Amino acid sequence: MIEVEGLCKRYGAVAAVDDLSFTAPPGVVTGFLGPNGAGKSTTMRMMLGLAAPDAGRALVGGRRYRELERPLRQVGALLETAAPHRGRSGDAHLRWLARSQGIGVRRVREVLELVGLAEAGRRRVGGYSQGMRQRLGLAAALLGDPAIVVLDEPANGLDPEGIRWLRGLLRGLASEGRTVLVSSHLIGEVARTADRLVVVARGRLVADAETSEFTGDLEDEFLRLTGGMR
Ligand SMILES: Nc1ncnc2c1ncn2[C@@H]1O[C@H](COP(=O)(O)OP(=O)(O)OP(=O)(O)O)[C@@H](O)[C@H]1O
Repeated sequence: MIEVEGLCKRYGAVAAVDDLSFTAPPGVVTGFLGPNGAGKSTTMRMMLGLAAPDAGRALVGGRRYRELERPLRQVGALLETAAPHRGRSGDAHLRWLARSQGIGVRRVREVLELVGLAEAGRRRVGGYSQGMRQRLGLAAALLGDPAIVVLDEPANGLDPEGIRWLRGLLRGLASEGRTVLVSSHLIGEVARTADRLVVVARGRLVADAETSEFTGDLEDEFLRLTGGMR
């Protein structure tokens, strides 16, 4: 479970996140939607202890991220900024991460296979395509077999086959009872995967509902909610 309560974050004159509250329950995929600059990444960074809220709190599994012991075992995250060393192989990168969190090296093989990098894992990350780097980021997120998964724009860089694969992966994670929160600025894509949609615009919550409650043209609805259509 992820609980966001009255979360606020300002950068100078910009209210990046403005009194935001929502929950992401276990066992379902929650889509976190909003146009560019709506505050999705900032919210996720606060969930992961990478930015300090000005007010409010974000709890992962009932606690603040910074209070978690061996956090990779409880919360797996994919952020846009996380970039592994280009000279390392994917396998070496994951082994280094696993060691830092007391995770057995056998799990590295498992996650590389899970994301379709069993062969490519031995190659240097510098030679990876954008989609392969995204898959490696997903492998890192899943390394600790976490109950909570926070993914910022995971479909970025994936081709249509990769996007279909990602959909299955996310659904599988949710069906295992995990909490899955996935951000996107593309409602059409995320609505195909997510059971619930949390929509933000200018840092504020504008919708929080089951995906099935969004009727009609999803794109029109998204633009209406986020102020993109006048
Ligand atoms: N470190 C920072 N310093 C200054 N302003 C920031 C910083 N991080 C975010 N912002 C601003 O806060 C607002 C929200 O940004 P954020 O990256 O959270 O949005 P987003 O919904 O993730 O957008 P995108 O889909 O483009 O990634 C934007 O106006 C952004 O410019």
